[in-house]
Amino acid sequence: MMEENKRVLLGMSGGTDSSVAALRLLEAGYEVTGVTFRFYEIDGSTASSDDARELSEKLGIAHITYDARTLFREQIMEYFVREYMAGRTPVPCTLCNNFLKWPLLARIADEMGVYHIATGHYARKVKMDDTYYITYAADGDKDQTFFLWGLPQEILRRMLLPMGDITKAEARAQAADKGFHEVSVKKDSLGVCFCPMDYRSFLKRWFADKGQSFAEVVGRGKFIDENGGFIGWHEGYPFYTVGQRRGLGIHLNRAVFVKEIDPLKNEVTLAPLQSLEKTEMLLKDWNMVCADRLLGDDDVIVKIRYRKQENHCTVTVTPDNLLHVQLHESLAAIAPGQAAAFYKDGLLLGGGIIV
Ligand SMILES: Nc1ncnc2c1ncn2[C@@H]1O[C@H](COP(=O)(O)OP(=O)(O)OP(=O)(O)O)[C@@H](O)[C@H]1O
Repeated sequence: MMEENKRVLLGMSGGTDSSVAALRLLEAGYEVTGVTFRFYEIDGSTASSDDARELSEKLGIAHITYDARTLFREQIMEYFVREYMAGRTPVPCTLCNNFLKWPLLARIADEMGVYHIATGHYARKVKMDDTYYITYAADGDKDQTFFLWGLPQEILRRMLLPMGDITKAEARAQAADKGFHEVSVKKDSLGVCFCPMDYRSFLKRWFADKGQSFAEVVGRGKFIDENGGFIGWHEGYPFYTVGQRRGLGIHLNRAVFVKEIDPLKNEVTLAPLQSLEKTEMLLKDWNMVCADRLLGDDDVIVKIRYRKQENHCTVTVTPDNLLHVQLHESLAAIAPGQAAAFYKDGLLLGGGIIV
């Protein structure tokens, strides 16, 4: 294992957060190298790596560009399409952060003899009883801990999170203060980086690029009620997600939500919200940061949405090695494919993918 040193490899997207992160790491006395991953470039635009390189020059830090387009396409974009085609709701940012971005930072840092790895994520970390944990960011509105439940100790140990202690407003002020006006006024990135449009248009284009029309891949199918009764026609099951209410294209005199998706029959079950409530769920591909804390506590917080939702639960491991989450209150719209993250006393204890 590498000895700790004062060098850090920082993921630089060209945005405000990772740019301010570079400033803060320099201020803290680190020797910073910036790396910009070429994940996906909308219409071939290299604006983000150009911005990151320019900023690095101004700061006098080294900057490299790393071509991760094939990895990103195979690991994230193909998974994204595959999940919708299987009737599930994917979590590309979670997968990218936990299983692509941070591991890639660690691998490149290893090759460079750099001990620390950093990003502009709004999250903090603490060490307790020889275990490292991610904890909530100071800026509750920007907190990104929800996307980081899958990281192993080898990564947590080396992580630096220079944005964890400040708010977004303070980040903008710090950039302006240091004379980086453009950095201070950059817009926040929204949603999935490779799919800024509605994911349905993305799916159509994905298949069109392969010379297939979506209507040929998945034709129209049936909306049914909970008893299997026909309600109306839909455009193809991948266009709907569990919990969806708007944009169903049918008008009934009652509020209905997507309860289930059957890809084999191309059927989408609609039901009132109460029917979507559940008191348990199973997780696959899970990670536990500390099994004793997670499994030994009968009142853990579970989040399945980035914002505005927290439920209490008890977590156990099933004989077939899934995590069983017993919710203390019912929760509606638990979509297969989405992620669940566990917290206790502000510590991120792990998470997994909803089966
Ligand atoms: N293409 C990339 N290359 C290297 N690092 C990246 C890249 N994209 C994102 N990151 C890193 O991951 C962090 C989180 O990315 P994300 O896109 O979720 O956040 P963000 O809030 O938009 O950050 P930023 O303001 O820095 O763009 C960034 O702060 C950056 O450190």
